Amino acid sequence: MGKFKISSWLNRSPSPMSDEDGKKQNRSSFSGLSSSLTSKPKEPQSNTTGIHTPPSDEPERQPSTSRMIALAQKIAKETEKLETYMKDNNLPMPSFDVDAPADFPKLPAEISRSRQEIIFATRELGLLAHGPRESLRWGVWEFSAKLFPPAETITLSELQSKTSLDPINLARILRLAMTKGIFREPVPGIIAHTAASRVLAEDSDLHAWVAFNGEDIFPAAAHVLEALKTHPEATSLTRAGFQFAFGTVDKEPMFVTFGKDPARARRMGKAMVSLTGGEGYEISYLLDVEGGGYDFSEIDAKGGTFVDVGGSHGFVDVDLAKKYRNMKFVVQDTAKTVESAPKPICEDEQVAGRIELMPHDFFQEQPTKDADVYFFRWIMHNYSTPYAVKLLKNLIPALKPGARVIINDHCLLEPGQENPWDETVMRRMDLVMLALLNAQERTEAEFRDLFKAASDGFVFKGVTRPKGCRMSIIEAVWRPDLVDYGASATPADADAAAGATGATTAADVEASTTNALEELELEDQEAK
Ligand SMILES: C[S@@+](CC[C@H](N)C(=O)[O-])C[C@H]1O[C@@H](n2cnc3c(N)ncnc32)[C@H](O)[C@@H]1O
Repeated sequence: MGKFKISSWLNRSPSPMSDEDGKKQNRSSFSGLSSSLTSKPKEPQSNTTGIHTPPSDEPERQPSTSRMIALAQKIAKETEKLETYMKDNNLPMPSFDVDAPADFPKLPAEISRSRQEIIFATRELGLLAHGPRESLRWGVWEFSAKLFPPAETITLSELQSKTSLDPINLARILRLAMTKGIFREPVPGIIAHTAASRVLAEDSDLHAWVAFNGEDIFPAAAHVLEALKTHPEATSLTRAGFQFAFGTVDKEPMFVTFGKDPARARRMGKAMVSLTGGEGYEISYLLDVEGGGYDFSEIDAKGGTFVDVGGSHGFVDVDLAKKYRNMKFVVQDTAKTVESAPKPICEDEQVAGRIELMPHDFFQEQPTKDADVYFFRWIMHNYSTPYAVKLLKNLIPALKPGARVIINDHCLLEPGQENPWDETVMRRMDLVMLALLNAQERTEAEFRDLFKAASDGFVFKGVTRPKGCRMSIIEAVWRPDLVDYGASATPADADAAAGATGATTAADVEASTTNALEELELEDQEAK
């Protein structure tokens, strides 16, 4: 097939429509979006590099507040027109109900135009309301945002010379991105940054998040169905979509694959920084007692010990130690992670002096005995139930009565109970965990079951969530003295009795997950 010249393509008129109404409708429908996401064509000033500086008299952008209000008003006005027409003509209203019509009926041109305006104005308002970083984080696309400076423009052909893509395919990708407000084309063939593409160029952690999604998560997600069809139980770390995508089924978990490829591991690390640094995930939520954070003052008063299991470089502990001046902290992570932690961990000696970094594999028995708190942040959601139960069981030999186990993770509400954006983010994360690790986000009942499966000695205290935070605080207390085994002589007997009533028990979990536990043993051997 012969290639057509990009210039001819650029100069093509928009999609042809035969009747006059159609033409009007087409132009009018796109007007809202184009006026904000692109600016009026202006001749750029070129320099010898082919990179163009936008003309100084580029039209002033409207401040986003007035644009947002204008869009909201347009949405209200056009929605009213559409609804009035539907009501007057006794047509069914659009809804999410299962029996709602799948398509709109044929509408007169004017009403059809209103519908298009609603669609595009809503999309644009959504992009503005999310802001560039959030839109990008969750609407990931692969771009070449770093290839030219934010204040400048570049010709499509110059941009092409900086990538391995041919001009046609580069233009195709860019123009799709432009529909999401990423890059714009002020004059045909000249590409300029938008707020979103600038953030991509300037925020290397966000860039890593986008690349991690494009190159690791998307291939894994594309193989989830294959993984689920082959292994419906979806508990094994070596049988997730990730392994089917990268040819490592029954060979190694994702973290082992990444361990062999430092650049890929670094990229994931940066992606996690971007994700967990985002709005709704700040550590300040945990610290802000008035706002629903956790109050450690009782433990602080007695100089108690806080163990951060899988605590990375201990940044949570540094923040806690700054607030609570008597508590001691033990940060446990893999030997490699512990070695790479900043030294000193904090400039404030009073803080640094109370934080110990300790290499520890959390699939082994907990070595720090009699601590007051064992804390798991962003850990449990990385594991399917058999693994998560094992993590809790590994604590038991170290626990003193009254010891608190605190999990800091998403906690899923019933469908529709969350605000729609947070629900989307959490449920996406749930499926990302499935694709990469056969892991999951959990509901309160599922957290309760985890503790119950680990031991009846855990008394589940419940779930709290700081206002505005996406992460919840899930707590249980170790009270083996309160366990009532009834007529049964031992916890195992009690488990058996509970099984007879249909309750989930540790024995049930273990029996149904032999493969996952065998895998754990395999990893133990590999670690040794
Ligand atoms: C998602 S990160 C969470 C880090 C930290 N808790 C936070 O809140 O950001 C998971 C952490 O678990 C650590 N990890 C993974 N496998 C581990 C193991 N077997 N034993 C101890 N730590 C492990 C990783 O090195 C990483 O620091």
